[in-house]
Amino acid sequence: MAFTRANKIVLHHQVVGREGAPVLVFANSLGSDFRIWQEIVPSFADRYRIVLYDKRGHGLSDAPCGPYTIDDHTEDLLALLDHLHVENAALVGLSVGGMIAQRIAVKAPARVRALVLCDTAAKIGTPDSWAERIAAVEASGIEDIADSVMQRWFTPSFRATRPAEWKGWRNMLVRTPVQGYVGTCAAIRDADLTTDAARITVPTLCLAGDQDGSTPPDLVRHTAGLIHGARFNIVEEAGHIPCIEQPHATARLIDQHLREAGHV
Ligand SMILES: O=C(O)CCC(=O)CC(=O)O
Repeated sequence: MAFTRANKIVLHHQVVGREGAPVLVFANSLGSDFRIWQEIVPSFADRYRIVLYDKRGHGLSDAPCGPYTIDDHTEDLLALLDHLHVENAALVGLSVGGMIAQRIAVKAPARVRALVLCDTAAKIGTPDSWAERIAAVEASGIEDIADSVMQRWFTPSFRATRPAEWKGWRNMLVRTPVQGYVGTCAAIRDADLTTDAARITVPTLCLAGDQDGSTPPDLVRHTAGLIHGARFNIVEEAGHIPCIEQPHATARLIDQHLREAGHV
């Protein structure tokens, strides 16, 4: 793992896999850090150079004062890729990570070879729902909303059969810096990528957990419909974070898409 100053903040990141190979970048969701990808990274490490990073306000990256914008997050990732001398990559983004990926595909199309948009959309939530969440977290911390978030993140079966993991991922959520969490809520609140989505030209796969309570399958399917030629797939028995709950099925879909996109 490494720390780099990029776009005026310190970003925590890790580069693994095969030197000189095509690059695969993973961008995480609200309230999570790059550990969510650990189960699927081995499926790609022999054929790709893999970049994992904690977006601003999350994990071990800096959490500057908010509110943030999707463009702050976008500039962070582009600056990190510059630092790592990555000219172009396939971007795999979960939820707000998928919003960052959509925006980069439009702002810097030469940097993007393919997209995998996991449990995300061109627009997530409403200004009112984000205002309510920001107010609750500012007043009482993430602990106060954690159980309802976890219900959206994971299926009841995951909680029942893997209770220690469920608790561990809950720990990750509640340990997210409040400033980073609400800063990123504001970024999602203010982002409407509907116009951007229609301008995406790279091969795109949208996927959704069948029981995603944050960005339900119909919302993700709608976003796929905005993107020229995008494919849509469901991951069975998964909530909002299929890379944790169903890593093999998720990796298989990503792998198939990257092969079809010629990013191998
Ligand atoms: O996960 C994200 O990046 C945003 C979507 C969301 O609201 C997740 C949650 O339900 O907390």
